[in-house]
Amino acid sequence: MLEKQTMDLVDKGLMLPLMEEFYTIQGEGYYKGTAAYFIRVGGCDVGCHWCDVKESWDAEKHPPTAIDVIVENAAKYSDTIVITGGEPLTWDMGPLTQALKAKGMKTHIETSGAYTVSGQWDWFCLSPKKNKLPVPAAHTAAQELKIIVYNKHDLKFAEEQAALVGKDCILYLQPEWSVRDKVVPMIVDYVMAHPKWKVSLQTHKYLNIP
Ligand SMILES: C[S@@+](CC[C@H](N)C(=O)[O-])C[C@H]1O[C@@H](n2cnc3c(N)ncnc32)[C@H](O)[C@@H]1O
Ligand SMILES: Nc1nc2[nH]cc(C(=O)O)c2c(=O)[nH]1
Ligand code: SF4
Ligand SMILES: [Mg+2]
Repeated sequence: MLEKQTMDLVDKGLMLPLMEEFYTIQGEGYYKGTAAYFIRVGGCDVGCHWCDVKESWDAEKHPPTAIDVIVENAAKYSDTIVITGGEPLTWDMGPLTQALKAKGMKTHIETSGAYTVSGQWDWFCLSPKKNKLPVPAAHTAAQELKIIVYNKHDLKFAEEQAALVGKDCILYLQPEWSVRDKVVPMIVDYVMAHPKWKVSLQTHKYLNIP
């Protein structure tokens, strides 16, 4: 159990359970290929069976960390900061994003959109999940929609989600990593038949970088 004072600071978004931070290349989606500093916040209740960071789920396993410390560190590495998790919108992202932007950094989020949208974002990547659908504000905020394709039904889900985002939102289909050999041909055929979609690959996994 955390102390009450720490819990209050986490509630206010002034401390966050920090799983890891790393400077790497954004592997996925619109900013693929761009150097960025990643902040991975612990805690997620969405429960995707194929999630590639299940160690992030239990917030209590990750130390509550003052956002000032996180921001000071991030500023040393990059002016493009990707906040991911876990599910970052589990927490109030207002104070962290405000502090990053005050230092001139660009804030990007990777989110399922399942919880209240908080924070100020320069780039909002929405990756909806069937078991906990995005809130309407997440569809409105999405600049990039990234659907993970595990089976054929995910293409139907992709179209349902695409109908809910703005007209300028960029649409991606990304293979679920463990079944990539099976689903890549399906995605390729689908994108050629429905060219409003683009392919997104987890290129960092091919490059063997974090
Ligand atoms: C680990 S999640 C963390 C952020 C947030 N919880 C979310 O799901 O968007 C980061 C990104 O990785 C994607 N992802 C997670 N596991 C994956 C897998 N096995 N194959 C492909 N993409 C995956 C998610 O859909 C999301 O776009
Ligand atoms: N290089 C790299 N790019 C990524 N894009 C989204 C990621 C994530 O886990 O949110 C991720 C990640 O874990 N590593
Ligand atoms: S929402 Fe994101 S972090 Fe949570 S289980 Fe799904 S992929 Fe993993
Ligand atoms: Mg990842």
